[in-house]
This record gives sequence, C-alpha cells and structure tokens, in this order.
Amino acid sequence: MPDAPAPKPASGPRRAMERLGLLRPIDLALHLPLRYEDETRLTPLRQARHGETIQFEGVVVSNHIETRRRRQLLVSLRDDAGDSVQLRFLNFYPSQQKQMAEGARLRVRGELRSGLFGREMVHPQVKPVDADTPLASALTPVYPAGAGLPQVYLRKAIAAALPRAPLDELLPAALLPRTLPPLRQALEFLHHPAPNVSLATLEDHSHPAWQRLKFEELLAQQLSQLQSKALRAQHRAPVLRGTALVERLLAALPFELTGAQRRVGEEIAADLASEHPTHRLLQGDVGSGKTVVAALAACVCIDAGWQCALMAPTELLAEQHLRKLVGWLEPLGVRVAWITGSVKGKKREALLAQAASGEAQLVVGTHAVIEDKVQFAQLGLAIVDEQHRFGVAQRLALRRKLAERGLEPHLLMMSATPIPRTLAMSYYADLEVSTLDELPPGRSPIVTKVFALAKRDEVIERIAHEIGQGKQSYWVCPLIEESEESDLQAATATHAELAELLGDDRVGLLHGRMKAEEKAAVMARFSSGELPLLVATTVIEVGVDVPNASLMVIEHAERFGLAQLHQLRGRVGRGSAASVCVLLYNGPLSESGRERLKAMAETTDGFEIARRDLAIRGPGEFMGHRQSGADLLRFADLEDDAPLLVAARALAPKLLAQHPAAAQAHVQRWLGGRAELMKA
Ligand SMILES: Nc1ncnc2c1ncn2[C@@H]1O[C@H](COP(=O)(O)OP(=O)(O)OP(=O)(O)O)[C@@H](O)[C@H]1O
Repeated sequence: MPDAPAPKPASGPRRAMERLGLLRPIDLALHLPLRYEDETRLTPLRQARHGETIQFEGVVVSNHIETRRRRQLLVSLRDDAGDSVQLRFLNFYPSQQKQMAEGARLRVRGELRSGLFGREMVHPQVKPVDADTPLASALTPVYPAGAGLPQVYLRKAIAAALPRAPLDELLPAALLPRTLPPLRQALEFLHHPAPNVSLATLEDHSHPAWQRLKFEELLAQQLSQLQSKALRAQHRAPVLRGTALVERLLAALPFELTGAQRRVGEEIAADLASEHPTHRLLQGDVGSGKTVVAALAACVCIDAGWQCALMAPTELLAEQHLRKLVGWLEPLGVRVAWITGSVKGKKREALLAQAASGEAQLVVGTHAVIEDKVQFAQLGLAIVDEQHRFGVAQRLALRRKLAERGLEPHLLMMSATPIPRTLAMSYYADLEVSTLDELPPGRSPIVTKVFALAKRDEVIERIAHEIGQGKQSYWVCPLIEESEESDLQAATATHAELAELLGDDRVGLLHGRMKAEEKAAVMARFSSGELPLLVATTVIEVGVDVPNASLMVIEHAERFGLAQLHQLRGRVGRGSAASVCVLLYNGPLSESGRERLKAMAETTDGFEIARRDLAIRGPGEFMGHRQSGADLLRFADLEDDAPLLVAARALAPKLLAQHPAAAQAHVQRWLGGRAELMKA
C-alpha cells in the first residue's frame, strides 16, 4: 500500500499565522484587535493629523479643472466647523466633476497630506450625501498581523476558531466581581463589538469585556505565585535564632539604628526563626542603610551556628560589602571568606575548603558563590543584593545547596530600586516585602542641577574649587554596550584632561575593563580621601559608599535611564555635607530624555522616581530582568489596572482554598508551561 502523503507544510498566510504563535483555537481567540475601523466615524478636519486616513463630511466651495502644469480636477471642500481641504484628481470623468458641483455635500475618505497649497487629499473616495443619509454602522476589527497575513484572512480564521476555543467558565460566578461578563461573551464581544458601543472604551481597554480578560490574567499570576509560596511552606529550613552576636554588633556600631532599620531587622529575625524557608525582599532607597541590616541578619544566622552567604552582581559591589562587613564583623571574631572569579589557584582552593568545612562563617562574593562548585557545610541564609539580576536559575541553584539534607536556606534579597506598592503587591505575591522608608539622620538633601554640555568648563572650575575646600567628587562618563571601546576612550580622555588640569596624583580612573585588584586599589585611595576626584564609568552605579564625596557630575546624562541616574546620584549625599549632582546633557533632548532629567531635578525620593520611571517607560520594561510576574502579562497593566489587581489578589486565596481544581485549571489555561517559570 502506498504511504499516506505527508501533510503539506503550511504556506502563505497560514505560515504567517504560525509565526505569530496562532496555532490553536485558543491562541486565535486571544489574538485581540489593535483597534477598530469605524465606517461611521467622522473626524473634523482640525482634529486630523497629516498622514492620517480619515473620513469627514463637507460642502464643495469651488470646483475647477487646472491645466497649467497637468490636467487635474481640484475641488475645495469645507467641513461643518469651517475648515477646508483640497481634493485632487489626476484622472477623472466628467460625471465626477458634476457629482462634486459647488454646494454638494460629500462624504470623503482619504489620507490627509500637506500639499503645495495647504492641506489636501489625492484621489480620495467620495460619496454624495444628504445631510440625513444614515451612516452604515459596523466596527471592523484590525488585528496585529505580520507581513503576508491579510486582515481578511485573519478575521475569517479568528471567527472560525472562536466557537471552538475552550472558553468555558472555570471560575464560580458567585466569586467573580459582578461587573465582569462571562469569558466567552467577553471575547466574542471584543472580536465583534456591537455597533452602538463606545469605541473609546474598547480602545482604551476600559470596557468590561477587556476588564474580564485582564482580571483572568492577573488572577492566574496571583494564583501561581501563591502556589509557589505554598510549595515553599512544605519545605523545611534551618531554624535560626541568636541574639548575642547581634547585640555585640549593635554595641560596636558608630551609630544608632534608625527606627526603620530596627523594625526591618525584627521582621527578618522572625523569618529566620521559621522552620520553613522564607524569601524576603528588603527594599530601601539609595543610602537608606541596607548593608547594616544585612549584617544583622548574618549575625543571627552565624550565632545559630550556620553559615551565611552574601552575593552581589559585580565584584566591585561585592568588594564594597566585604570591606564593610569585615570592618564590622571580624573584630567580633566572625570568620569571613571572599570568593569571586578573580580569586584563583591555591588561594581559591583554600577558601573553597573553608566554605565546605564550615570554617568560613560568612562567605562574600559575586553570584558565582551559588554556582555548584562552592559547597557549604551548612548554609542557613543567602543574602542577595540587587535581586533583579538574581533570576530563576539562581533561586533553583540555591534550593539545591542544602537539598541533600532536606533543608533549604532562607533567602533575603536587597534592592535599591524601590518599587511602588501596587507593583510590589503583584510582582512579589510570592515574597514578603520589607521597606526601609527612613534615611539615617543628619543627611543634607542633594541639590540637582541640569546644564547643557556647553557649561562643562564652568563645572570643571567648580570641581577645582571644591577640591581646594577638601571635598571629594565623582565624574561619571557613560558606557554604552554597543560601543564600549569608544566610551572607554571617552572616560580615559576625560581622565587625562582633568588630571592635567588638577594634577596627576589627584584624579583616579575606574572602569569595567580594569582588573579587580586595580579597581579595588583605586577605590581604596578614593575612600581614604587620598584621591579627591574619581573619573568613572557606571561601574560605580551601585553600592559605592564614600560619605565624604559631595559632588557628582554625570556627563551625557540624557543617555542614562532614570533608575540608573538615581542610583548614581545616590553615591553622594551619604554624609552630612550638602551635596550637589550636576547633570550635563547634550541636546536636543528626546521627549523621554527631557522627562527623565526633569524628574531628577524635581525629586530625590526613590519611590517617586520609580513612579515617574513607570510612567515614562511602562512596567514591562521597568522590571526588566525578572523572568516572571509582570513580564508575563499580555493584557493587564499593573498601574492602570490596580483595582483589578486588588480584586484578583483578594480572590486568589479563596479560590485556592475552596475550589483548588478550578484554580489549577485556571493557571494552566493562562500560563501553561510558563507557570513553571513562576514557581522558582
Ligand atoms: N542608622 C544609621 N545612622 C547613621 N549612618 C548609617 C546608619 N545606617 C547606615 N549608615 C551609613 O549610611 C551609609 C549608607 O548605608 P548603606 O551603604 O548600607 O546604604 P544602602 O542602603 O546599601 O545604599 P545603596 O543602595 O545606595 O548602596 C553607610 O555609610 C552606612 O555606614
């Protein structure tokens, strides 16, 4: 018997649909219109932009054939608001000219352009109307589609898929907010809206049908995070309790803790005493004193006889933590080990052995510390700075560290990018969140000034003056990945220029290409006050702490993101001296560039900065690296849909408790394979 013919590979529009991931009926059902074409919508001319295709109605005020350059019919039309446009026809029939006689009322559809003699439309569609001709009403969906996928084809495919898509109601109606329609009805409506619906509510996604869809998605996200938290509650962690070392550290510190530090310290101590692994996010503005809180947590863990690991995303940052922690903890007899990629050979082996035997009580390093090679005798607590870069894979690796003993370490993540409450609620439904909302006393606010690059020489004079007064300054040069080489040259050139002006031995240079020891040596000279000026690339972005530095210049500030500018600026204003941050920009500025610099000039509050950043960029981009949570949201917007998020957050635990099967089916339908990502 001949073989059955192989299925024909998809071609043409079907291929194009597959490329968009539109494979199953449910995929098509969830492929929603970008906008709708409204055959009935009339746009007053004064509201239309050039390049836009519009429909309007007007009365012919003149009509003549021009023959000077080429033969063409020119018809001038005025709309009801008194605005005019010229219609131009290069080929025309005499009957057309008659149809568009002076005084005739026409409905015209075409692209508005800016012509030689003002606004014009070339070869528009024209229909004569009586003032009372009813407009045919229908909203035609316009879908996102790539090349080779005609709208008509896609519309047909979606219409055919809708009845077959599994859209049965999974959620008990009694638990749903009453304003939301059933899911199937909502989707049918979004694909084929009733003609009398307000287009605005459809297009700004505030219509109840849209709300239902966003609610579904937010609920799935909440459920999945709660499930991962519940899973953690089934795991066991070492119970860490200890106060003696904490008390000794507090007695040795040169300052009193702030109220916020004390409160957060207690929250963390309560976590550590739990027999289940806790994941907590410690967020606090730049300079709010997170490191000492981390040190206190480490003390509890070490006092209880367990090891603690502290990890930072870069060596420079890890090194900064190390210096502080060694300064605080070694005098108390704590044994600290330093493990990074640049520690090699015999020394590295010795340190690895100390971690493996338990001799090292605190291990500080980059994220390399949780790589499989570093073994711990008994890791009780992992502290991770800048959690955005601590992804799912790392969390899983951490879990494996103690797996053979059936125990999982506690995890404390620190972030200097505080995020607004609504975002935190959604993003971190699986985490506990502590916030340091108080700065240590005695800080003077930072004054931020924005200048055009033309003022550069004046700024340099100002620096020379500050140096004369015994103050320290940073000069930050941008580093952009695509052209690292040339940016590096810029930093080196700026360094040479300033060194020549101010003295060779007074200006340091710090950039990413330097060896770790070289970087550490320059930092040490700057920290000790020996170097009054440090020219640096963004390697100093996070964690660098030199309280005596009181002036920062950021060159080409327009190239930086808002959160990054705030981080950089946070390197000054850490002592009691009044500090200044100068943002030098090279215009002309883009809209968002101007917004960013304005925000920096107007506020130093990290939460406000985060809010503005969100407004400028939107949450997807804002959260960047984390692979779960908001990145997975297709329909909902965490800021705009905060009320829905609150409702979803309230419903999720009820659903899990009362209807676990429905909850599971819901997560599966919405997240499918992606649910795994969120479990970590
Ligand atoms: N309660 C306090 N009183 C006075 N100074 C404090 C207090 N807590 C911390 N400091 C000091 O404030 C400075 C900033 O602290 P730390 O480096 O921990 O901030 P941070 O929150 O990690 O900031 P960043 O995220 O910007 O690095 C340090 O010099 C630290 O010693």
